[in-house]
Amino acid sequence: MTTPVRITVTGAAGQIGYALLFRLASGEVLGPDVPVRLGLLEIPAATRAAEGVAMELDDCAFPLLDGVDVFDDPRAAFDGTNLALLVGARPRGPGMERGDLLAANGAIFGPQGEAIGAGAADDVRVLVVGNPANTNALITAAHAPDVPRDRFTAMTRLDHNRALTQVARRADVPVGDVRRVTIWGNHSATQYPDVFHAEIAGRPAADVLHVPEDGAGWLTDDFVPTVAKRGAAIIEVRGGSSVASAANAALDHVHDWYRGTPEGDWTSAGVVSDGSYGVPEGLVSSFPVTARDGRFEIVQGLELNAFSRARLDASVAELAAERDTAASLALL
Ligand SMILES: NC(=O)C1=CN([C@@H]2O[C@H](COP(=O)(O)OP(=O)(O)OC[C@H]3O[C@@H](n4cnc5c(N)ncnc54)[C@H](O)[C@@H]3O)[C@@H](O)[C@H]2O)C=CC1
Ligand SMILES: O=C([O-])CC(=O)C(=O)O
Repeated sequence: MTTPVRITVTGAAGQIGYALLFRLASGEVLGPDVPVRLGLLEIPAATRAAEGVAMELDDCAFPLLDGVDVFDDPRAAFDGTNLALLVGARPRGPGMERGDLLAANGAIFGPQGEAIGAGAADDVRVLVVGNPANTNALITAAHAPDVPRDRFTAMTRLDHNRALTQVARRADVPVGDVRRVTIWGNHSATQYPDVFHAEIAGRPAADVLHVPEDGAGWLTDDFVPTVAKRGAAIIEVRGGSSVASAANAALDHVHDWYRGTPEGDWTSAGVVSDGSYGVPEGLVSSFPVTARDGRFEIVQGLELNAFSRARLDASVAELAAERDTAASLALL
């Protein structure tokens, strides 16, 4: 058997953890010939529940599952890890914005970043799911200065998938006909889901959907708020924050990171900005990205009209404010 990929999942006894671990072990994400070893990191009060999850993983007899280890210590959990899925954090409740979680959750990510920097494998890749995901990823990266910046990502794939479905519904086409939508900025209510470069069955989405350059009508009144506030809508209707769709998006993100985005298409991910599209270097912002050979690259050269520019700038201003709040809380 080839050497297993070591995957550490934090918050492994939580809801999203439960929805993603079994699929990671099944082979559907990294591939049918890639063995995995799972590390489940939890707070001490939840390690017993994590042991229960480990027992259930055993009971699936997944041929690709090399083993499961439960940890309550980040140093031990991230030792030698190739892939770190940082899910463990409090979800928001009704009436909260994700940024309100910074004070409660931010302190989780510094020690985890340090542990990743201290002991993870040289090829470690990190996906932060716990909210506020972009700024938590910034905190994690800041505590692991020797790990290359392109290994730290935040999840905006759920927003991306939501946008695909909204466009497909509007155009009355199968979701597979929609390509090249983009989520820009923060995983928050200020995010900007962009259809100006999207295609529907090969045609410009803005033409098919009759979207004017100034975004008036459906784009401004319906599409952008529906996608940007979908998390809050799920909390209201389901009575709890997204779980299965969030786990699915995390697995889509990991799948594409390791195995590549389809030719001619791109996805969205929060990555450490290199200054592209005027987003200040170092902020973790969502961009259109392709993945090749295990690396995300920001899609370059897209024209942003005045409407898109203003929306992106507003979301980036929020990211800068979250970074400043994190600094004032001594999280950076
Ligand atoms: N980026 C995105 O698109 C999305 C992000 N989320 C976020 O994901 C996070 C997790 O959500 P759920 O699984 O529903 O929450 P949950 O409350 O069911 O599970 C969270 C788990 O994290 C554990 N945990 C807390 N502190 C920890 C630490 N320091 N180390 C390891 N584990 C720790 C808890 O014990 C708990 O088991 C939330 O912050 C939520 O807002 C949720 C949906 C989408
Ligand atoms: O909205 C929330 O708090 C959970 C989340 O991030 C999402 O569903 O996008």
